[in-house]
Amino acid sequence: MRLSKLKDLISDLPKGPLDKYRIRARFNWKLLKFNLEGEEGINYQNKIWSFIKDNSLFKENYTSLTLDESRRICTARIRALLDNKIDPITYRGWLNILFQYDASIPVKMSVMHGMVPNTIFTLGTERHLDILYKFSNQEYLGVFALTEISHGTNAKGMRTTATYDVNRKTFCLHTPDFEAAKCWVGGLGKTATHAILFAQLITPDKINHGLHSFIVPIRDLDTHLPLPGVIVGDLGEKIALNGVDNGFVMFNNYHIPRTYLLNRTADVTEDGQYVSSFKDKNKRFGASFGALSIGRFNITWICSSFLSLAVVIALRYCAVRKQFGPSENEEWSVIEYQAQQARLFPHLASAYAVKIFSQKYCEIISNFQMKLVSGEDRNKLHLEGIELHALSSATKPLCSWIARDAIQDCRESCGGHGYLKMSRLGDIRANHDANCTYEGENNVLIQQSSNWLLSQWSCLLNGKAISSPLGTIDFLEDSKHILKQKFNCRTAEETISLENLLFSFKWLLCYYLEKTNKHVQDLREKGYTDFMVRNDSQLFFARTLSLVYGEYVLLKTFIDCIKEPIWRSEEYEVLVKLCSLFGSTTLEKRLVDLYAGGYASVDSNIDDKLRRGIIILCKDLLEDAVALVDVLAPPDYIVNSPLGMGDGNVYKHIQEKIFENKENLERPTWWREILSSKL
Ligand SMILES: Cc1cc2nc3c(=O)[nH]c(=O)nc-3n(C[C@H](O)[C@H](O)[C@H](O)COP(=O)(O)OP(=O)(O)OC[C@H]3O[C@@H](n4cnc5c(N)ncnc54)[C@H](O)[C@@H]3O)c2cc1C
Repeated sequence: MRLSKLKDLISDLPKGPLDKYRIRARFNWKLLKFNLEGEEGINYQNKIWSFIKDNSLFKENYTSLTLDESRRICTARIRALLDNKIDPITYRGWLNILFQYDASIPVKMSVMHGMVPNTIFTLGTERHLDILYKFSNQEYLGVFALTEISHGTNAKGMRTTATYDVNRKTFCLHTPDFEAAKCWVGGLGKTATHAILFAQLITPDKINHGLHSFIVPIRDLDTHLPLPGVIVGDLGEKIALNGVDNGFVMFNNYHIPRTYLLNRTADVTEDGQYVSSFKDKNKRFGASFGALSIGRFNITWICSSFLSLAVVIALRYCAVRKQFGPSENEEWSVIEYQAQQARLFPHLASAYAVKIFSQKYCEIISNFQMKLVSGEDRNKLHLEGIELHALSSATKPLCSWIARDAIQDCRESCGGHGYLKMSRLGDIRANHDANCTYEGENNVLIQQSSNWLLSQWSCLLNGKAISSPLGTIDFLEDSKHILKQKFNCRTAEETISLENLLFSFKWLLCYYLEKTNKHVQDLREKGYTDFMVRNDSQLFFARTLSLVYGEYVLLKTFIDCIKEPIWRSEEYEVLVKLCSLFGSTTLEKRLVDLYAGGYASVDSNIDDKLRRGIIILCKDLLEDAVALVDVLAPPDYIVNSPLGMGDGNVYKHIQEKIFENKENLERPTWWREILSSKL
């Protein structure tokens, strides 16, 4: 890549107090950004950011608007983006950078204009092409309706029914009571014309075939009023994301055509026979699960967007903010302090780890979907789908918790000013919050991952091959050998080497599989039912197992990315340090297991070596930290936080913001009440 081309593609940063650190960086931040995001990715970002900058609809700050106005503006902004061909299908994961500007837009947009057409494309057939076209050109506005009032995570408990009526050749949708109302549906409250609805499919022989998805008209296309037999409404104000109208819907014996069933994997014939292209019901779920994992991998990218923005704001602020110093005349930037480095640099490393992971796996899942549609070997796809499901079930919770904790630390590391609304850290925290709950509640979702891992482990114990078409656990074939190994690094440097860190995570995963499996067997021998075995093996066993699996894959993906031959030595070296810091700080939280499981002997001093390694890495990364957040930072008009602007003129920007709002300088209209209360 020629440097002149880089200059055109990536704008220079404004000069200011942050230059003090920028000149100390030992790598070229533009080159790192280019290799990390690729030319296509950077072009996508430039297009989105310049569209927002130039479009008057995006100038208005609507934080103080009414609920109704927030929703209207969010909808208008989505339309403006779509009219300019900025859509989730073309931009794929890159659309998630919009979370850094206004999170409501991509939440609503990715459901209506990404997830819905995608689901029809993946789970529907040729018969749905006409309808798909209408969704694609926005004639129809679709939403995704799975959750019910009394059941969210437990999909099997859902009670909305779709009963086939042979005489009318229709499915009759019915909601038995309010507890079975579909709810939380993003975009349904005020906007949607149609829903992709999940309901229990019942054939005339009264057999319930489980949850299936249907395209369901909700509102009249001319009047926008609910269709007869449909009760639809809004859930009201939420903690955040209030541009999105989350709604509910109920059906009263409401009929839709038979062909509105999305029938790629199963269908009902005109005379009411249930037919499935999968003989084994579980395999039908395997393929569908894989397809639905796209949402969860996408969330890891959303986490990366929020996490990056929080780290940009906090690190730029802390590089400028000064307190105390070694002498009367010398004040230090707070980033110089060891404690502050240890709070922020591991989050910087995580921001890179999550970014690299989400970019890679969003591409893998897109390819998987293409294979599903092109009708590749179903059996192979079933296994790949299951692995994708297991991986996304571990990494969506892991990445959303990493981001949650990082955002909070970023907020605190900015002291009092971090608590100002204008810092944006509070909004980032509230907007990110929902990632821990939607697309599978973290604590429940994570169980899917351990179930799969344990099933693979039991294959191994029974002499059968494990199934890992994506290779995330193929090393388990070697588990006997791995479990016999002992920690034997002599120095801190050796301990934090990528090779040692990756091996430690392999060992931990084998250890947790062996330990959890043994616990499960013990419970079984005591006569526990499968349900109780699962329940009583979560804490300190299965849950940790899933997290360790996610941590291992994140680290492995980071290492694989660094190993690619695209890096110059300068960028390679700083990435190795970041990756090592991510691995070391993640492993440090698992020291107890390394000792308890016998990998590290009491006199191995692994704790001391690892912790000294972390301190070395943090001290070293001080030189590069500001340039490393420059790689992650969107333009200033998107960062939009006086604490995190590119020039680092923190106090000037805070002053501007305070004085910009005339109300801040006015006497309150209720000033007399102050005097009369004699405060
Ligand atoms: C902003 C937002 C947007 C959303 N958008 C949509 C949408 O567009 N379409 C849609 O269909 N849904 C949507 N949802 C709903 C969302 O998917 C569900 O809220 C989510 O799946 C969790 O389900 P629940 O609310 O029923 O939680 P519950 O399952 O009731 O969980 C409650 C608590 O119980 C715990 N728990 C439950 N089961 C177990 C168990 N077996 N073991 C241990 N703990 C357990 C959970 O961890 C959780 O802490 C949205 C939600 C939010 C917040």
